[in-house]
Amino acid sequence: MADQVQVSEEDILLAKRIISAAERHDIPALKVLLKEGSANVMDPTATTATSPLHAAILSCGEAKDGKEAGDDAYQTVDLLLSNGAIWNDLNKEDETPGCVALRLGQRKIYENIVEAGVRAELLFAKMQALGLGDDDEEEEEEGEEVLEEQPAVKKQKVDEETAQAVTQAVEEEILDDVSKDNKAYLRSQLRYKPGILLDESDNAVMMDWETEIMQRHAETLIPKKGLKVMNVGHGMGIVDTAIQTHEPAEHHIIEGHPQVHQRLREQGWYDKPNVIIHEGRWQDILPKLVEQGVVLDAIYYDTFAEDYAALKEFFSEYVVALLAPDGKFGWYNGLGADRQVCYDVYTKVSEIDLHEAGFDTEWEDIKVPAGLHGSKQWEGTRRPYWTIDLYKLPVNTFVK
Ligand SMILES: C[S@@+](CC[C@H](N)C(=O)[O-])C[C@H]1O[C@@H](n2cnc3c(N)ncnc32)[C@H](O)[C@@H]1O
Repeated sequence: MADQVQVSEEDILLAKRIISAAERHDIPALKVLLKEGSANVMDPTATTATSPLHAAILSCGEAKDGKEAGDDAYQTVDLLLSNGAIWNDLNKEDETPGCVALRLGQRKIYENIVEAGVRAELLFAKMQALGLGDDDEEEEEEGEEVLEEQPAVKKQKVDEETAQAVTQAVEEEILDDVSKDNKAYLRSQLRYKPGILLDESDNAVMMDWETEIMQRHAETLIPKKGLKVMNVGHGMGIVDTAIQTHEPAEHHIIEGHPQVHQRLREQGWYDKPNVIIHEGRWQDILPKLVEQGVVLDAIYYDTFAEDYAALKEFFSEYVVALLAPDGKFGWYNGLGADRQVCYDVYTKVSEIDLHEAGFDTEWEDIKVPAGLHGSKQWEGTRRPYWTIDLYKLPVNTFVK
């Protein structure tokens, strides 16, 4: 959400003019106004706070009979995006500009926003990697784990008192929600219930509606018997059970949570032939396997309380080192699955990063079970982590 700042009468007037020009798709007026003001202004006096980007899309109305808004609307959106409009800014209705475009059936504008989101996230990640433009860098280093990706929010100068309050809020949120920090999650209490695994903060770590997805992952990664396979993250054991049906020569399981080790023990996984359990975080286990020269035919990754940066580290540092030249790599594609536009952006970002790391990606669409949305399924959980219709299952192989 754009930062709320104290604004003068003059600023409010300028905000109103920018939003109105965006709404009318008046490109010449917008070009002039954007020199004086920001593409992310919000009118604090408006009852339904909306950014210029939201306004430009909302005024297109619903696409009827496949007829979408004209070029002026598309170019207005383009102009705002190229002037720094935030692709995932939220309005008061908790919608991003992409959510609005999708709801109205404005596909061309939606695709434009997805592309902008991909560019913004790639740039943001590059800047973080270079240690640029990140005021929280020191905190992250001291505070062990990086939080989930933050949107490319507008930065503003904050005084020391405000900065302390923000730090405190972040720390409190970590305590309140263990899924925000991988090590905190791994120390927390888990609860196995029928069909669901919950963490201490009532987040659903794994649910059995994902069984078909897990089985398909195993099938797409393991084309024949006798292969060397590794799964990272045991959870409810659904994917490991599916892997077993393909009779691997070696079945490595990396798992970091002590209660999951206990569960593995109770269910006899330690005694299964060819199963090798590595207790610990993959970050600690994998460097040793690389050193030992382990080579695998299939690798699957599905952890919890880790962000996209962790997945990227996983494939660009370790899968490249451990996977056989004709091996296959799969991962649970659930990032941003509570908002279609975020899911689409992260699916594309991962494909680009995977390509850079040397992989081709093929996607298979799987329909999630009907009735998953808003159903009883989520009762007792902190929030639904899945609200969209299609799971995009990735299969990665080395570029030939
Ligand atoms: C979503 S569950 C995996 C579900 C699994 N695919 C299944 O079919 O049931 C994630 C698992 O990853 C484990 N995990 C989380 N972070 C980890 C890490 N850094 N290293 C190893 N295991 C981790 C969790 O304890 C949990 O068991």
